[in-house]
Amino acid sequence: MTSEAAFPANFLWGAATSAYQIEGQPLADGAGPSIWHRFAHTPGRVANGDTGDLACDHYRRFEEDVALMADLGLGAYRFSVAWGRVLPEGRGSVNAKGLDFYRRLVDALLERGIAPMITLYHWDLPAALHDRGGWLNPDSPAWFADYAQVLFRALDDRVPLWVTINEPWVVTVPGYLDGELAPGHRDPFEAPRVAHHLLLAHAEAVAAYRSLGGRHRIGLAVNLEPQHPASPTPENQAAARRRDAFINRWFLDPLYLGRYPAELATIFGAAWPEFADADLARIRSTSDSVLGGSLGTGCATDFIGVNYYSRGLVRADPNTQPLGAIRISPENAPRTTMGWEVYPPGLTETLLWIKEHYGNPPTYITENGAAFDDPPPADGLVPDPERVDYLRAHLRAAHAALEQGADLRGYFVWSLFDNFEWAQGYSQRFGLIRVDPPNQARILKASARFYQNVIRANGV
Ligand SMILES: OC[C@@H]1[C@@H](O)[C@H](O)[C@@H](O)c2nc(CNc3ccccc3)cn21
Repeated sequence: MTSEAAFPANFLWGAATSAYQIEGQPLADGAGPSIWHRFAHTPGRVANGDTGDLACDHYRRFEEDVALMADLGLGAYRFSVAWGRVLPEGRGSVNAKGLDFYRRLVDALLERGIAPMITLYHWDLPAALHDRGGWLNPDSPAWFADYAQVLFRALDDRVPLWVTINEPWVVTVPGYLDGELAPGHRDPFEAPRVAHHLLLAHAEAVAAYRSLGGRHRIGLAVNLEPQHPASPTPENQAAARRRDAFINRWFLDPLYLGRYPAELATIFGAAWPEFADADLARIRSTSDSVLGGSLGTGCATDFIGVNYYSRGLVRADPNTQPLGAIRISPENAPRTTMGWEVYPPGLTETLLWIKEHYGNPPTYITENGAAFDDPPPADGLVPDPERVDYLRAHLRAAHAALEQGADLRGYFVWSLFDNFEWAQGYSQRFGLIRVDPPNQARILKASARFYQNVIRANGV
């Protein structure tokens, strides 16, 4: 099959998930509860009272699921480790059974020729650490680095790609500012400090990886969305710039430029603390060599993981604090069931923005996908034409960035399975493969077959 957009020969094709969203049995074999176990079991926090107690039952079914990944022809699989399975108290003694699950999962992937990409933290902080202040505690970077070292020592001989933290912005803003996600705090004085500790945690984990002689690649996954003024008024343009600093630059500027965006001090006002220069230097060191030296030296962050779903269309709104900006939904634009506009050009724009602003670091699209109201299966396959169209358009957008020089190394669909969509529970379906928790059947969607063909053709 000739493809309109042919990708580089060694381009990595994957799919992504996370532990709490698919594994189920969060307390099995000595695992300690996470803040998401607590949050989901708190009445009113998750739609329909859904929890991750069963999810996709992947903790039990992982061998069957790896076989499905191999059928699709995945070159890589991105998943996260539940910190509390490995360290039930978040620190201290290792739970051998918990670590062994991930060792068996990695070995099953390698046996099928699928490269593991492990995310060390995808939002499920051990509750025991939250009880010690969690990401607000200045010791949290050290807790995270100690946990990371347990995984590096156990698995780095077999894991070529590591992501330290998934979306520190989402950990910070829905977690500590607007309270939508665990731990559900709403405090502008907490959020900047949490963000800072997450960046330090990333830096300490990268430094630990280097000091252990880590032989592979380690990066950070960030959610990015271009911010466009709803109309070209000065107020809307200023509001888009504020939202761009708040969402897109909050974490990447410190990592690659060694400073926070100046807008954040204005946005947070008195709630924005003075951060030590030594901290910013430590954080930046995790990216120095990408800009200047050879990859993998010093504490360098080797790659950026981009989680792209949509853009933000922004209007100034003094009633929406602290930003004074509100994201609006464009009239008549195609949208997913999450309410997010389908906007493929934003992916090209995002990848070229990274190239231009941060020195064209190696980049993986670590998440891209869409939720739609999929119809029921017909003849053993779920027809999901909207998702096929979404993926095709975004793959072409990614290819356009490649053609303009972006150092894009791979693409991971979010998600392999319909799964637990955080505060929206199981009401949102992102999967290439349909899963209904009550019966746990895995039913391929047309988008799975589409993606299988993309992988075979190495193009779209
Ligand atoms: O919502 C879909 C996925 C989610 O299931 C993943 O666990 C997470 O990594 C993820 N991040 C985004 C993008 N950003 C976002 C913004 C605000 C709240 C939640 C996610 C989407 N998704």
